[in-house]
Amino acid sequence: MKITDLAITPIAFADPPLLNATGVHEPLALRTVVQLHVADGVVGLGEGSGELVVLERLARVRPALVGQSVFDTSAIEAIVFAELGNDVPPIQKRSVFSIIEVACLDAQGKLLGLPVVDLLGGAVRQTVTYSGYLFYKWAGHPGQAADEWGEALDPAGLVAQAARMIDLHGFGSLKLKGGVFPPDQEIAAVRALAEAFPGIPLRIDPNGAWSVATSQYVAAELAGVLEYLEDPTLTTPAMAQVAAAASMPLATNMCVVSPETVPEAIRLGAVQIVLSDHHYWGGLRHTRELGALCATFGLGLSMHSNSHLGISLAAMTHVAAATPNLAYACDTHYPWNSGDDVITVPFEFADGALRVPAGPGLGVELDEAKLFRLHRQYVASGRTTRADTAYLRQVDPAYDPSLPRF
Ligand SMILES: O=C([O-])C(=O)C[C@H](O)[C@@H](O)C(=O)[O-]
Ligand SMILES: [Mg+2]
Repeated sequence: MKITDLAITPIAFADPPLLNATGVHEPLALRTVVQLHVADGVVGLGEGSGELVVLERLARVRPALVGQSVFDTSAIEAIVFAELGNDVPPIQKRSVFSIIEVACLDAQGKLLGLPVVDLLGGAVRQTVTYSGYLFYKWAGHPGQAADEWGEALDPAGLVAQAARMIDLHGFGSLKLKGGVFPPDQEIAAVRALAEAFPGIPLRIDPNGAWSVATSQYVAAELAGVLEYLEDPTLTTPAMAQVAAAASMPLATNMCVVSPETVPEAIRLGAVQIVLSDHHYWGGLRHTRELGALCATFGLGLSMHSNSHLGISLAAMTHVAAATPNLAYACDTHYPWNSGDDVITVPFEFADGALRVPAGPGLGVELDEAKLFRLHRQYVASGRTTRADTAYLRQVDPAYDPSLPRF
């Protein structure tokens, strides 16, 4: 079953003004959708970063994919690595390969009449649990009316946002994107969430915005309140210093990001939970291997997300269903998309979870009209990269995103 072509389509979809440690989300989030054509009219779908550099790299490997067997993902991985050459770091090669690997697995499943989860070893669970991802946010983008979520710049605003998330999607755990306001304000917000939603596991992730001393202070203040503390500070040695004093587990999607970064983290005892992400770890099979690695070393496993649409969510759900030790509710930005998607039937969470799509393949169908509309939106935007800092500086020219901020 030979690959005959790879169509690469950049898209842009509406995104609310979500604040983080480096700025604020722009009105449009960028993604790339690929359609991997194989013989007999079968098309595999993949989704990943919409950064221009990723589009260019996909285009660079495209000619070498033609003629390869869609079942030979090991050869395809080697081709991607060879075509991108030594000037592209392995982690960036993996993010290109991940988009293609998911498309290969989707096509394989369609050819075999099997869901992707079966190609990953089979489902160890039929539903995958997600957490409600809370953000500090402005009421609306500058110059625009308030969106349906409204403003969340203090504990009361976040509690209202969490209530809406839970009401709409039934989430049973919550993560707050921190690193935005001085730590005492964020501690107060977590405490307010704990009080408003007793028993619901809580996480906070300031994306390395805190110094070691600040991280240790927050860890002490939130002892007994957090399920885990995610990336309080940058670098593995600094995380190890925090971990040594913290009562709760430390989680990361910033210091353990590739096989190369695992040994130091284990040697130093820097993290207790790794947030997998197939977009960075080189696809679904390598993500499952990461699960095995974590099990070997007694590390917990959770899942990271960035702004994404339904093809990615389907892939995340298949791999999560096939990974035995993925014991934590996974992150997802999907509820922030206001229904924008490229698949015919957008996902709906029930009790904060998704059933594993029945397949074949990923079990989602591309809506060509929606893809075209979001591609037109991408072209019209003139955007080619994510620029949270520059966008915030349009409102606050003095904004300094240097980390640690606090
Ligand atoms: O867990 C994380 O680090 C993220 O979700 C990274 C994202 O880029 C998040 O900070 C965002 O969407 O602003
Ligand atoms: Mg994180």
